[in-house]
Amino acid sequence: MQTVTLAVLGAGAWGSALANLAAKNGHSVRLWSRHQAQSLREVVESADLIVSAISMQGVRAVVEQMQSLAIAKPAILITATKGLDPTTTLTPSQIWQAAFPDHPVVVLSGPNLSKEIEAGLPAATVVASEQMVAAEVVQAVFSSGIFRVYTNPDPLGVELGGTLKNIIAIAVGVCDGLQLGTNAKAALVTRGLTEIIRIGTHWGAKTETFYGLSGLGDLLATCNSVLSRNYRVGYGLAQGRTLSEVLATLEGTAEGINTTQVLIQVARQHNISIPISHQVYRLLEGEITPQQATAALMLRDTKPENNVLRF
Ligand SMILES: NC(=O)C1=CN([C@@H]2O[C@H](COP(=O)(O)OP(=O)(O)OC[C@H]3O[C@@H](n4cnc5c(N)ncnc54)[C@H](OP(=O)(O)O)[C@@H]3O)[C@@H](O)[C@H]2O)C=CC1
Ligand SMILES: O=C(CO)COP(=O)(O)O
Repeated sequence: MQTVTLAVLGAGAWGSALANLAAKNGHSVRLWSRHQAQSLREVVESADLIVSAISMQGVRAVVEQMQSLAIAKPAILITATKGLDPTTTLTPSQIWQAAFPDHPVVVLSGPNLSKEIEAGLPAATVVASEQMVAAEVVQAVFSSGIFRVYTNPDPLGVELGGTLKNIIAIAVGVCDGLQLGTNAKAALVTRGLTEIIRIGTHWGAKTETFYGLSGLGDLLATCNSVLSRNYRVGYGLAQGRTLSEVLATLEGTAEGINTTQVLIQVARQHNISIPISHQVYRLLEGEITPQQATAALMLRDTKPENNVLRF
């Protein structure tokens, strides 16, 4: 394809990896961090694509800064953040779309541990949008021999798959940290997926999306790798460390901590059963030990294996 100009916002682990993928494909890439001399205005000026890889806590601030700039042409906005806004419970793409109603918004999410991608190992991802033409442009920009990009018409499902799996990754980190075995881990991932589908479909996403790369795929990646910060949070808690102690040595952002808080609010408001996320919440709040969380899950009322319905 012809080369384009990208502005990548957020020079953290994921922003840098995405910038490198696009640059290797011959595109002109400008990477923005709030600590650098080049202004946001200069970086986004005349960009064809603007990629946000800002962690959730900074999304609103960056969106507001962007609104104060006149973006001349209808650049495609791509969000790669895996989080939920604590104040409104909105997803990052919903925040971007509300702020820029005339711009196409594309969600990029999948099993994409940035260190593996930076090492040149093969990976696949999903770009999802209500505007399929925009998703196809993003697909062409990032596709390469090491990065296979699929399009998907369910941006909410793709975004929630990548976001909600972080909570299950914390739970699985606990499971591995306590050495509970492979059967327990398989149960947790499978019932975790059920929980993600239950809440995601309530939100309006499509069930089948969660069986794809951004749901099941990202669960498999983050629940099986010490490269996952969310997994490492759970693992550290299982070793008896406090959350502050774990975070003090964690490189980068573990979005699952904030996402758990937001998800619990949503589930309470709508009376949706999310037992694994609930135990992760109580553990993160310091209300229970990892052993008590395990017992609470195992000793719930017996029931049929209901994979999708609310209870
Ligand atoms: N790393 C990975 O493997 C993947 C990460 N993601 C998702 O991408 C997002 C970013 O993750 P990652 O890059 O790993 O995290 P990092 O912690 O490495 O980077 C976070 C980035 O967000 C920026 N940021 C945070 N707050 C603000 C703010 N108020 N204003 C401007 N910039 C801000 C940081 O800037 P500064 O450096 O100045 O603090 C930094 O560039 C997360 O939502 C994560 O879940 C998705 C797929 C893979
Ligand atoms: O989302 C990721 C991989 O797809 C990164 O996972 P962590 O944020 O847990 O490191």
